[in-house]
Parts: sequence; C-alpha cells; structure tokens
Amino acid sequence: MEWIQTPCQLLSLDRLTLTLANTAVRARLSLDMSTGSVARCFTHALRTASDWAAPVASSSRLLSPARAMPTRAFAGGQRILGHACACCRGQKRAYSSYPTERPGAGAFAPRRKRTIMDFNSLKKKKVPVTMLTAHDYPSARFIESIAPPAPAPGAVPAPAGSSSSAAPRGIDIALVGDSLAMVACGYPSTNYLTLDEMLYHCRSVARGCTTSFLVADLPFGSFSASIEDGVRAAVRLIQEGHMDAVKIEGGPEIVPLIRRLTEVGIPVMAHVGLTPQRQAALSGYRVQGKTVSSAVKVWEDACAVQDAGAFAVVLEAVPSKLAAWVTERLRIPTIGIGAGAGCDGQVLVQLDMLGVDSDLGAGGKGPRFLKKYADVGERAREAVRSYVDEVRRREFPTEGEHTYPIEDKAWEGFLEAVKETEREA
Ligand SMILES: Nc1nc(=O)c2c([nH]1)NC[C@@H]1CN(c3ccc(C(=O)N[C@@H](CCC(=O)O)C(=O)O)cc3)CN21
Ligand SMILES: CC(C)C(=O)C(=O)O
Repeated sequence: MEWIQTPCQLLSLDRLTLTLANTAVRARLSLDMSTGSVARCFTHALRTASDWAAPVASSSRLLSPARAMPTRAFAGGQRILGHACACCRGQKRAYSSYPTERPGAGAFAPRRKRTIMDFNSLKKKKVPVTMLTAHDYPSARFIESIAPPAPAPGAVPAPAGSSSSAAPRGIDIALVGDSLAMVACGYPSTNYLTLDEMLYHCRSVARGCTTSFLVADLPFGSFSASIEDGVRAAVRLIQEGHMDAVKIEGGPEIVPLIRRLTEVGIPVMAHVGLTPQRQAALSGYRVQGKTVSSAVKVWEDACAVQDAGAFAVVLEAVPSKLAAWVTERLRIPTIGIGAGAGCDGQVLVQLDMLGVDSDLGAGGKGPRFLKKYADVGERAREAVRSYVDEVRRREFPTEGEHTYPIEDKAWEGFLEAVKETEREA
C-alpha cells in the first residue's frame, strides 16, 4: 500500500500531530515529543503494528533531516509501531449508540481528542459541554489554542470534566455551522450554502482544530430529496470535509436518515426548536415552544431524534423552562442556544460572541440569547483606522524597524553599476 504524507502540522514543541492518508484511509496521530511514543491516534482503522509500519516509515522520511525536533519523535520507532494509545486498547468506537462507560480516565491526557463518550460522561456529571462555531482555519486555530496544554510526561492526567472551574477545558465541540453562509459568505440565509461550499470550510477547520470533536451541518437541500442523498452528503462531510459527525435540523421527518447514518457509523447531532433552514416556512427566526402545541412538538422532536440514534441534540430558541425539562428527560446531551443554562451544553457563533459585526451582531442588536464577550469589531476598526492614518503620515513603515537595510558598500556598488541607465531613464 502506497502511503502519501499530507500536510504535517507541528502544534507545539512537545506535541506533534501528523496527518497521513492514502486512498483508503486517513490517519491522524499525535506524538509525545518527549517520549517519542504515540500519545493518541485519531483513527481506529489502524490497529496493529504492521498497519502502522508504512505510514510511520514514510513520515520519518519526510520529517528528517529538515526538522530536527520531529525527527526525535521517531527515534523510538518501535514504540510507535507497538503503540498502545488509549483509543486502540481494544475499545469499541463510540457512535451514536449512547455508550455510558468511559475507559480508565488516567489513560487520557486532558487535551486528547474529544469523543461522544466524553459528552455522555459530562452529562452524567452535570459538567456543561462547550461548543463554538469555527468557519475557517484561523477560527479553528483560535479554538485549539485555548485548550489546556498536554501534561508533563509521567503526570497523571485529570479525567475530562473532573474540574469545571479550576482548569479550563477548552472547547469540546467545534461546529462548522451553516451560519457560515451568512457570517462568512454574506448570503441572506443559510439556505444558499451548497454542500461543496460547506466542504471547503470544513477542510479548513479540520486543518486547524485537532482536539475538539468536529461537527458540520448538512446544508439545506443536501438531504431533502432522499435518504440516499443525505447519506452521500454526510459521507462527503466525513471523508472530504474531515469531520467527526454531522448535524441535521429537523424532527420526525429526518428520523429515517438519522437511523441510516447511525447504522453506517456516522454520528448525528440533531437540531430542534428554531431550525434556521426553515425560517421562511416558520415565518422568520421565532422562538419555538411557547404555546402548548409548540412545546409538545419540541419535546416530541427531541424524543424522535434521540430514539433514531442521535448522540446529542441542539435546542435553539426555546423557553429555558422547557429546555431544562427536556434535558432532564433525555439520555443524550442537549446543547442550547437561546435555551437557558439548564441544557447540558451551550453553543454560540464565534464571531457573534467576539463582538465582530456579524449578520446578527451588527448595529449592537442581535437575538436576545447573544452575549458579546468582547468588542473585537471595534478593536479591529480602531486598528485599521490607525494603519490608514500612519500610512498617510508616512509613519508606517518605520525606518529600521519594519525595513531591510543594505550595506553601504553594496549600495555604492549599485549606484556605480546603474550610473549609465539612471541617466537614460
Ligand atoms: N451570526 C449568526 N448567529 C446565529 O446564531 C445564527 C446565524 N448567524 N444565522 C443562522 C441562524 C439564525 N439565527 C437566529 C436569527 C435571529 C434570531 C432572532 O431574531 N430571534 C429573536 C426572537 C424573536 C421572537 O420570536 O420572539 C430574538 O429577539 O431573540 C434568532 C436566531 C441563529 N443563527
Ligand atoms: C448556531 C448554531 C447552533 C448553528 O446551527 C450554526 O452555526 O449554523
């Protein structure tokens, strides 16, 4: 089997994540630079020592001798080949099947890749799950960069969610939401976004975010005509978009698709309440579940998607009382947006909460649920204004600080060399 090395990313000096791919499988593994062993492999397709031999050999060739640090990690090649990272210790892969147990917590570093088991375990412990959108490489890197660092070699890592306030856990789930249609592409609604456009954004996010669980929306229309359409679209999000799971808006009408995807091993996050892909049919972005029949529908939709196999469900713009009631009764975690603190987790659009002027955040207004944690838009405007002023005043670039020198001797030689042509010009 011929292995091809795809871009290899050095995340920090003590942790290296490699992405290896061939036509059949894509593997990501994280190496502990201090011990040269596999800290975590993000694929379960490669289980045996011989499975690893080819990719590790090809990456060794690629990494040495140009990159001295990464090469050190391969000094213990045997350890890599015979590795026993937590995910490969005979565990079953966790799909949308409500696994309730998680393996020995001590086996995990605090910032290994998040899994569905973690979300179930967090729900059980009543520790909120954090989710935030990422629409491109920088916003994904931003999420990755706030994750707590890996522990010192030999340290006994704390189990995920063991401490809710002392140690920040970073963002558990990065969502490539179709809100990117409006936020990143300037479309008037999420329904303009095509599957190909979504895939382009997914690939960029996956390159920047290696430890959060990656979820992408199935765009409007990509699953409407048939279950087969939905399966093909979801497979593309996993295979070409490099996502871990898909999110689908809807209730009982998407149950057959959730069932099918769960059967083939694609985890599904459901989305009920205010479903933006139906904003025209719902006569706008309106809070759902405020009347008896609407509240019953939210509850029944949530039950239907859970029973179909969804591993989690987004509750958008529903009364907090209803969301808390539903959360208490569902086995799967609920992720709220405009649904109150009684949910098992929260999600916001990154540019909204940063206070960048997004489609919803512009002009200081926005939905009630939106909290701006910063005013990045105003800071960015101030910066651009300063740049414009300094350029006009010739204060930027500053001589010596932002410029490259030429030695006097070279300069005099240059003037001598161009004497003739200078006169002609
Ligand atoms: N930047 C951004 N953030 C989002 O959260 C987001 C998008 N874009 N685009 C897609 C959908 C649209 N979303 C929206 C848009 C508007 C409201 C809104 O205006 N809500 C009213 C409710 C009015 C009512 O029914 O009482 C509010 O005042 O909160 C809610 C969600 C959420 N999604
Ligand atoms: C706001 C979240 C839940 C979403 O669906 C999106 O970003 O598209």
